[in-house]
Amino acid sequence: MLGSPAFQRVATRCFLTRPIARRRARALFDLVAGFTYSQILTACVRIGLLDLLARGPLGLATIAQRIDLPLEGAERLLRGAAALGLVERCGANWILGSQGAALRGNRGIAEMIAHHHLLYADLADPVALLRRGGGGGRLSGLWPYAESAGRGGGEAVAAYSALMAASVPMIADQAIDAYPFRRHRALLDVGGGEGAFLAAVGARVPDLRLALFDLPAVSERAFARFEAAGLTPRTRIFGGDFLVDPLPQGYDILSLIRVLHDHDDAPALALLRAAYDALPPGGTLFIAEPMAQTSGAEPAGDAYFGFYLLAMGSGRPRSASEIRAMIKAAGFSRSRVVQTAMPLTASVVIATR
Ligand SMILES: CC(C)=CCC/C(C)=C/CC/C(C)=C/C=C/C(C)=C/C=C/C=C(C)/C=C/C=C(C)/C=C/C=C(C)/C=C/CC(C)(C)O
Ligand SMILES: C[S@@+](CC[C@H](N)C(=O)[O-])C[C@H]1O[C@@H](n2cnc3c(N)ncnc32)[C@H](O)[C@@H]1O
Repeated sequence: MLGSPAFQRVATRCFLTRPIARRRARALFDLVAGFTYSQILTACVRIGLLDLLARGPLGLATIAQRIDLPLEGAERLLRGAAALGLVERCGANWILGSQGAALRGNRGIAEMIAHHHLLYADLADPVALLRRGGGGGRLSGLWPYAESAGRGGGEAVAAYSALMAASVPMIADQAIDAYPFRRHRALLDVGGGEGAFLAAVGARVPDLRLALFDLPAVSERAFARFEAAGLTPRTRIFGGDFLVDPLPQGYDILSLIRVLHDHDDAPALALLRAAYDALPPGGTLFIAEPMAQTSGAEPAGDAYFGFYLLAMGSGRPRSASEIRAMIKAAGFSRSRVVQTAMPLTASVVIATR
């Protein structure tokens, strides 16, 4: 019925159903045209338009000169960006729009946008990507651990580690608000990257001992961060491969922040078993990542992360209940979901050994 042109005609004409028909048409149009919106956003970030307008209102000619575009190109971009709420016209000038201001409030979003050209290239032929089972493209080159057995040395991990460190504040604050880490003595962050999450926890929970486990080339990058944050005396850094090496013991809480969804089911389950083995009885496993089927954030899970991880070459977004079932299979006695303030970026599941 919804697809019938006759029904659509009637629904569009009748004053009672017209608002619904318009809303539905707009939502469908956004689905059809979303990639052009994303590319306008990419242009704004790459060219520095939002940073420029954050400093104050400017006229078209000045903007065009500062972002090095011809007058017509600058106007086309400004008008497109205004239609998306990124900028706004204010008399004869242009200012930051509400979405542009929200975006600038969070450096991680701009960093994500800046690396999306890799995903965009891989998604140019989504059917081919699905047929070959994912990976093998530009994005998988950024994440050497997803497809390559060697997992990459210093240079290979630098780009993704910096990207993760820039975007982890979006998740860290919510994770720390959602759970009283002060209850614990010692936290081991598994797949902890350059230590940005631990540094954030360390700043909020003064007496907690902190430890990081990641691939050797990644974990080395954490020394400088801990030193700069004055955290060296209460931190330890372990280099290793969590799919091969046992995890260090002596920690009453282990965290997996944006780690589980990177891995296919068999290695993900092996990782949960390794966490179980490393924890003492009564110990806690803390999992934070964007999850599938999260109410109000459905497209972020199975659409965005579903296809992101497909292009990356391993893993899949899982729902909280799928994660809880895996946790149970790994031996944990109980688990629960904890609400976060922004489930779009991360949900939390906590398990007890
Ligand atoms: C003043 C009056 C009258 C009213 C105020 C109205 C009001 C309440 C306005 C709200 C203003 C406000 C607080 C806005 C806040 C906006 C926020 C917080 C927006 C946040 C957006 C977050 C986004 C878009 C996050 C995007 C994240 C992405 C794309 C993350 C990608 C992550 C990747 C690719 C991770 C990869 C890791 C891997 C490989 C999968 O493991
Ligand atoms: C998506 S990043 C998340 C980093 C950090 N937890 C965060 O949220 O910013 C996944 C992390 O897992 C690490 N990792 C992947 N495979 C690994 C393995 N087999 N052994 C140890 N660490 C691994 C990566 O090096 C990377 O730092």
